Amino acid sequence: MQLTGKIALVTGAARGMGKGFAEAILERGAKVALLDTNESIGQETAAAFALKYGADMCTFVLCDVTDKGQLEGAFQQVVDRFGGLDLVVNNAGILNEVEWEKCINVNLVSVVRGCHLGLHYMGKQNGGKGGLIINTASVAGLYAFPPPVYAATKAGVVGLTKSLGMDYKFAKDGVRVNALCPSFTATSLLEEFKASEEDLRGMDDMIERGGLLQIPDVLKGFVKLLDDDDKNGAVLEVTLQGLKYRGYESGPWDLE
Ligand SMILES: NC(=O)C1=CN([C@@H]2O[C@H](COP(=O)(O)OP(=O)(O)OC[C@H]3O[C@@H](n4cnc5c(N)ncnc54)[C@H](O)[C@@H]3O)[C@@H](O)[C@H]2O)C=CC1
Ligand SMILES: CCCCCC(=O)/C=C/C=C\C=C\C=C\[C@@H](O)[C@@H](O)CCCC(=O)O
Repeated sequence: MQLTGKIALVTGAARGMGKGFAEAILERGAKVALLDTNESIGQETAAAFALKYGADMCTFVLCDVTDKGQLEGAFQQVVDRFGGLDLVVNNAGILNEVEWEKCINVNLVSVVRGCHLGLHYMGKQNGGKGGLIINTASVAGLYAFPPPVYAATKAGVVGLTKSLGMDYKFAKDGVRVNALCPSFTATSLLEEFKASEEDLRGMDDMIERGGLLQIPDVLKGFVKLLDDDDKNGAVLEVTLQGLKYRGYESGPWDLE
């Protein structure tokens, strides 16, 4: 996607991957709204971006993505302020197997809503110009991963993305929908998750074998999804072995 002059919205953008995604978008000349529940860090991040890229290029919107009204209001606020919407990054996520319903609400329910809102504002059938939605899933949605509810939410995001990315839907709405599936990445998520001791040991073993990504590694995958204009319903894995689009497995129901 040619981002110069475009308008983007990133959830969970105060820190971590979302902050990196927002900066990658700013570097390409688009305006970005940072949505996050963490007001202090979010305002700090937005101020730093405004200093670097221009005060009119970035804004922070306090938003708990699990609150339907707040998320709808945030999208409307961004469209009112910047005059449109071209790119939505549904990135906010937590790993919390204790408050597992909250994990489902943040990681899956809010991503469904974020996709619906993106389609509402960008969809050609609604008078929009078309656009791009990138959902942050995880390799936890593709392979066996110890925390079960977190894994289920990420598998849900992968399924949601593949469905919304079907050709006949793009023909109607002109919005491409793709998923980014990073492996373990050194962010605050690793420090703040709540999982059982046995799941923690399982993850430790996996990190020992599979290694730990740094945010710049994940940004390579994000930028690839920004640049690959022919991809829709695509799932891009990011591991220390590099970037890999998941195979397009076909079934008896697929067109030749
Ligand atoms: N760190 C890792 O190993 C991996 C993370 N992911 C996914 O990447 C995404 C970003 O996570 P990280 O950058 O690692 O974590 P992070 O904890 O550094 O960033 C997550 C951001 O989301 C925000 N957030 C959390 N709940 C929210 C809510 N209800 N409303 C609005 N904002 C909320 C947090 O305040 C934070 O700024 C998540 O979806 C996560 O599941 C995927 C694969 C690996
Ligand atoms: C193969 C599936 C990978 C999926 C990764 C993902 O989506 C989220 C992972 C979130 C948390 C992982 C926590 C792991 C914790 C412990 O292994 C801890 O020792 C990690 C220490 C990290 C560091 O040294 O900074």
